[in-house]
Amino acid sequence: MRVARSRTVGPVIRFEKVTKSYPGPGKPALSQVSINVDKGEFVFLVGSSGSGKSTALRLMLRELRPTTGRVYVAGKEINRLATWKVPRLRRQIGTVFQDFRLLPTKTVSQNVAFAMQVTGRSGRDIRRAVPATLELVGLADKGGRMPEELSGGEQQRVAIARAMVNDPMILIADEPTGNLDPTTSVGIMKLLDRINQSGTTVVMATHDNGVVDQMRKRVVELDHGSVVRDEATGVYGFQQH
Ligand SMILES: Nc1ncnc2c1ncn2[C@@H]1O[C@H](COP(=O)(O)OP(=O)(O)OP(=O)(O)O)[C@@H](O)[C@H]1O
Repeated sequence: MRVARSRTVGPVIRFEKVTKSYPGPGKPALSQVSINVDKGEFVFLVGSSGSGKSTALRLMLRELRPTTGRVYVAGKEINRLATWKVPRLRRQIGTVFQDFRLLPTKTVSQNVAFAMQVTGRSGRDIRRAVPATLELVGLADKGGRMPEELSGGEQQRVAIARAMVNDPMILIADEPTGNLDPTTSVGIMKLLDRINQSGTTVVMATHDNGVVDQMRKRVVELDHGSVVRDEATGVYGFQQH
Protein backbone atom coordinates (compact mmCIF):
# COMPACT_ATOMS: atom_id res chain seq x y z
CA MET A 1 0.00 0.00 0.00
CA ARG A 2 1.41 3.37 -0.99
CA VAL A 3 0.24 6.67 0.38
CA ALA A 4 -0.82 9.12 -2.30
CA ARG A 5 1.71 11.89 -2.67
CA SER A 6 1.36 15.27 -4.25
CA ARG A 7 3.57 15.83 -7.26
CA THR A 8 6.65 17.82 -6.49
CA VAL A 9 8.20 20.16 -9.01
CA GLY A 10 11.81 21.10 -8.37
CA PRO A 11 13.92 20.14 -5.38
CA VAL A 12 12.44 18.13 -2.51
CA ILE A 13 14.32 20.32 -0.03
CA ARG A 14 15.47 23.85 -0.75
CA PHE A 15 17.25 26.28 1.55
CA GLU A 16 17.32 29.81 0.19
CA LYS A 17 19.82 32.04 2.01
CA VAL A 18 18.82 30.61 5.37
CA THR A 19 20.16 32.26 8.49
CA LYS A 20 19.25 30.89 11.92
CA SER A 21 20.17 32.73 15.10
CA TYR A 22 19.29 31.33 18.50
CA PRO A 23 18.38 33.80 21.24
CA GLY A 24 21.33 35.36 23.01
CA PRO A 25 24.70 36.63 21.88
CA GLY A 26 26.97 34.79 19.48
CA LYS A 27 27.17 34.10 15.78
CA PRO A 28 24.19 32.58 13.95
CA ALA A 29 24.08 28.76 13.93
CA LEU A 30 23.53 28.99 10.15
CA SER A 31 24.47 31.93 7.92
CA GLN A 32 23.09 32.45 4.43
CA VAL A 33 22.87 28.72 3.67
CA SER A 34 21.54 27.77 0.24
CA ILE A 35 21.16 24.07 -0.59
CA ASN A 36 18.96 22.14 -3.04
CA VAL A 37 18.26 18.45 -2.55
CA ASP A 38 16.57 16.69 -5.45
CA LYS A 39 14.15 13.82 -5.19
CA GLY A 40 15.98 10.53 -4.72
CA GLU A 41 19.30 12.05 -3.65
CA PHE A 42 21.42 10.78 -0.76
CA VAL A 43 23.16 13.68 0.96
CA PHE A 44 25.65 13.64 3.81
CA LEU A 45 25.76 16.76 5.96
CA VAL A 46 29.18 16.85 7.59
CA GLY A 47 31.12 19.29 9.73
CA SER A 48 32.59 19.55 13.19
CA SER A 49 30.52 19.74 16.35
CA GLY A 50 28.56 22.97 16.44
CA SER A 51 28.84 23.60 12.68
CA GLY A 52 25.04 23.69 12.33
CA LYS A 53 24.07 20.22 11.07
CA SER A 54 21.30 19.53 13.59
CA THR A 55 19.99 23.07 13.18
CA ALA A 56 19.65 22.46 9.43
CA LEU A 57 17.78 19.18 10.00
CA ARG A 58 15.44 20.79 12.55
CA LEU A 59 14.64 23.56 10.08
CA MET A 60 13.58 20.90 7.52
CA LEU A 61 11.11 19.50 10.07
CA ARG A 62 9.89 22.95 11.07
CA GLU A 63 10.96 22.28 14.61
CA LEU A 64 12.75 25.60 14.11
CA ARG A 65 12.00 28.54 11.89
CA PRO A 66 14.64 30.49 9.96
CA THR A 67 15.54 33.94 11.24
CA THR A 68 15.83 35.06 7.62
CA GLY A 69 15.64 33.20 4.31
CA ARG A 70 13.31 30.45 3.21
CA VAL A 71 13.07 26.68 3.67
CA TYR A 72 10.99 24.73 1.15
CA VAL A 73 9.99 21.08 1.49
CA ALA A 74 8.15 19.45 -1.39
CA GLY A 75 7.77 22.84 -3.03
CA LYS A 76 6.12 24.54 -0.05
CA GLU A 77 7.70 27.26 2.04
CA ILE A 78 7.32 25.54 5.38
CA ASN A 79 7.61 28.67 7.49
CA ARG A 80 4.33 29.77 5.94
CA LEU A 81 2.49 26.48 6.53
CA ALA A 82 -0.51 26.78 8.80
CA THR A 83 0.13 25.02 12.13
CA TRP A 84 -2.56 22.45 11.38
CA LYS A 85 -0.67 21.42 8.24
CA VAL A 86 2.61 20.74 10.09
CA PRO A 87 1.66 17.14 11.05
CA ARG A 88 1.04 16.42 7.37
CA LEU A 89 4.51 17.79 6.55
CA ARG A 90 6.10 15.62 9.24
CA ARG A 91 4.33 12.51 7.95
CA GLN A 92 6.30 12.98 4.74
CA ILE A 93 9.57 12.95 6.67
CA GLY A 94 10.86 9.95 8.62
CA THR A 95 13.46 10.65 11.31
CA VAL A 96 16.20 8.51 12.84
CA PHE A 97 18.54 9.57 15.64
CA GLN A 98 21.77 8.41 17.24
CA ASP A 99 20.01 7.24 20.42
CA PHE A 100 17.25 5.20 18.67
CA ARG A 101 14.44 6.68 20.83
CA LEU A 102 12.35 3.49 21.00
CA LEU A 103 9.52 3.14 23.50
CA PRO A 104 10.99 0.74 26.09
CA THR A 105 7.67 -0.72 27.26
CA LYS A 106 6.46 -1.65 23.78
CA THR A 107 7.55 -4.56 21.61
CA VAL A 108 9.36 -4.05 18.32
CA SER A 109 6.10 -4.44 16.38
CA GLN A 110 4.27 -2.09 18.72
CA ASN A 111 7.00 0.53 18.34
CA VAL A 112 6.61 0.44 14.57
CA ALA A 113 2.80 0.26 14.74
CA PHE A 114 2.75 3.30 17.03
CA ALA A 115 4.07 5.51 14.23
CA MET A 116 1.00 4.55 12.19
CA GLN A 117 -1.48 4.78 15.05
CA VAL A 118 -0.54 8.39 15.78
CA THR A 119 -1.30 9.30 12.19
CA GLY A 120 -4.73 7.68 12.45
CA ARG A 121 -4.15 4.70 10.13
CA SER A 122 -6.56 1.77 10.24
CA GLY A 123 -5.82 -1.47 12.10
CA ARG A 124 -5.97 -3.27 8.77
CA ASP A 125 -3.28 -1.04 7.25
CA ILE A 126 -1.14 -1.40 10.35
CA ARG A 127 -1.38 -5.20 10.41
CA ARG A 128 -0.26 -5.27 6.79
CA ALA A 129 2.48 -2.64 6.90
CA VAL A 130 4.30 -3.51 10.16
CA PRO A 131 5.48 -7.03 9.20
CA ALA A 132 6.41 -5.85 5.70
CA THR A 133 8.50 -3.01 7.13
CA LEU A 134 10.20 -5.28 9.70
CA GLU A 135 11.03 -7.57 6.80
CA LEU A 136 12.53 -4.61 4.91
CA VAL A 137 14.95 -3.90 7.79
CA GLY A 138 15.83 -7.56 8.33
CA LEU A 139 13.92 -8.06 11.58
CA ALA A 140 11.00 -10.20 10.40
CA ASP A 141 11.48 -12.62 13.30
CA LYS A 142 11.98 -10.01 16.05
CA GLY A 143 8.57 -8.33 16.18
CA GLY A 144 7.70 -9.78 19.59
CA ARG A 145 10.94 -8.74 21.30
CA MET A 146 11.37 -5.81 23.64
CA PRO A 147 13.90 -3.14 22.58
CA GLU A 148 16.24 -3.95 25.49
CA GLU A 149 16.54 -7.52 24.17
CA LEU A 150 18.08 -6.26 20.94
CA SER A 151 21.59 -5.19 20.00
CA GLY A 152 22.26 -1.53 19.20
CA GLY A 153 22.26 -2.26 15.48
CA GLU A 154 18.93 -4.07 15.74
CA GLN A 155 17.44 -1.22 17.75
CA GLN A 156 18.51 1.20 15.06
CA ARG A 157 16.83 -1.05 12.47
CA VAL A 158 13.61 -0.83 14.47
CA ALA A 159 13.95 2.95 14.51
CA ILE A 160 14.44 2.90 10.74
CA ALA A 161 11.37 0.67 10.34
CA ARG A 162 9.37 3.13 12.44
CA ALA A 163 10.63 6.00 10.28
CA MET A 164 9.74 4.18 7.05
CA VAL A 165 6.41 2.57 7.90
CA ASN A 166 4.42 5.60 6.75
CA ASP A 167 6.30 5.53 3.44
CA PRO A 168 7.84 9.01 3.77
CA MET A 169 9.22 11.01 0.88
CA ILE A 170 12.31 12.01 2.90
CA LEU A 171 14.36 10.21 5.55
CA ILE A 172 16.35 12.45 7.88
CA ALA A 173 19.02 10.73 9.94
CA ASP A 174 21.01 12.56 12.62
CA GLU A 175 24.17 10.57 13.45
CA PRO A 176 22.42 7.19 12.97
CA THR A 177 25.68 5.26 13.36
CA GLY A 178 26.97 7.35 16.27
CA ASN A 179 26.38 4.60 18.86
CA LEU A 180 27.36 1.65 16.68
CA ASP A 181 30.60 -0.17 15.97
CA PRO A 182 32.06 0.04 12.44
CA THR A 183 30.78 -3.38 11.29
CA THR A 184 27.25 -2.71 12.51
CA SER A 185 27.41 0.73 10.93
CA VAL A 186 28.15 -0.81 7.54
CA GLY A 187 24.92 -2.85 7.82
CA ILE A 188 22.90 0.24 8.73
CA MET A 189 24.40 2.18 5.82
CA LYS A 190 23.55 -0.66 3.41
CA LEU A 191 19.98 -0.49 4.65
CA LEU A 192 19.82 3.30 4.22
CA ASP A 193 21.29 2.91 0.74
CA ARG A 194 18.63 0.35 -0.15
CA ILE A 195 15.90 2.65 1.15
CA ASN A 196 17.37 5.45 -0.97
CA GLN A 197 17.55 3.19 -4.05
CA SER A 198 13.84 2.57 -3.72
CA GLY A 199 13.17 6.29 -4.10
CA THR A 200 13.29 7.89 -0.66
CA THR A 201 15.45 11.01 -0.42
CA VAL A 202 17.95 10.61 2.43
CA VAL A 203 19.67 13.44 4.33
CA MET A 204 22.13 12.23 6.94
CA ALA A 205 24.18 14.33 9.36
CA THR A 206 27.31 12.57 10.55
CA HIS A 207 30.78 12.77 12.04
CA ASP A 208 31.55 9.25 10.86
CA ASN A 209 34.23 9.64 8.21
CA GLY A 210 34.31 5.86 7.64
CA VAL A 211 30.72 5.68 6.42
CA VAL A 212 30.98 8.83 4.31
CA ASP A 213 34.14 7.63 2.58
CA GLN A 214 32.66 4.21 1.93
CA MET A 215 29.40 5.46 0.38
CA ARG A 216 30.67 8.05 -2.13
CA LYS A 217 27.49 10.09 -2.08
CA ARG A 218 26.96 13.83 -2.18
CA VAL A 219 28.70 15.61 0.71
CA VAL A 220 27.70 19.06 1.97
CA GLU A 221 30.12 20.40 4.57
CA LEU A 222 29.21 23.07 7.09
CA ASP A 223 31.75 25.12 8.98
CA HIS A 224 30.60 27.65 11.59
CA GLY A 225 27.18 27.77 9.95
CA SER A 226 28.29 28.21 6.33
CA VAL A 227 28.44 25.73 3.46
CA VAL A 228 32.13 25.37 2.65
CA ARG A 229 31.90 22.36 0.32
CA ASP A 230 29.25 20.62 -1.79
CA GLU A 231 30.55 17.66 -3.79
CA ALA A 232 28.53 15.21 -5.88
CA THR A 233 30.50 12.14 -4.74
CA GLY A 234 32.66 13.19 -1.87
CA VAL A 235 34.60 11.92 1.11
CA TYR A 236 34.44 13.13 4.70
CA GLY A 237 37.45 15.45 4.58
CA PHE A 238 39.08 17.30 1.71
CA GLN A 239 41.10 14.85 -0.34
CA GLN A 240 44.86 15.06 0.14
CA HIS A 241 46.86 15.26 -3.08
N1 LIG B 1 18.70 25.52 21.34
C1 LIG B 1 19.81 26.23 21.17
N2 LIG B 1 19.97 27.43 21.78
C2 LIG B 1 21.09 28.18 21.58
N3 LIG B 1 22.10 27.80 20.78
C3 LIG B 1 22.00 26.63 20.15
C4 LIG B 1 20.85 25.77 20.31
N4 LIG B 1 21.03 24.66 19.54
C5 LIG B 1 22.23 24.82 18.94
N5 LIG B 1 22.81 25.99 19.29
C6 LIG B 1 24.11 26.49 18.80
O1 LIG B 1 24.07 26.56 17.39
C7 LIG B 1 25.31 26.12 16.83
C8 LIG B 1 25.04 24.94 15.89
O2 LIG B 1 24.59 23.82 16.65
P1 LIG B 1 24.09 22.45 15.99
O3 LIG B 1 23.55 21.61 17.08
O4 LIG B 1 23.21 22.76 14.83
O5 LIG B 1 25.47 21.87 15.45
P2 LIG B 1 25.85 20.39 14.99
O6 LIG B 1 26.73 20.57 13.79
O7 LIG B 1 24.63 19.59 14.82
O8 LIG B 1 26.69 19.87 16.22
P3 LIG B 1 26.86 18.36 16.78
O9 LIG B 1 27.61 17.63 15.73
O10 LIG B 1 27.65 18.54 18.04
O11 LIG B 1 25.49 17.83 17.02
C9 LIG B 1 26.21 25.79 18.00
O12 LIG B 1 27.01 26.93 18.24
C10 LIG B 1 25.25 25.55 19.15
O13 LIG B 1 25.85 25.89 20.38
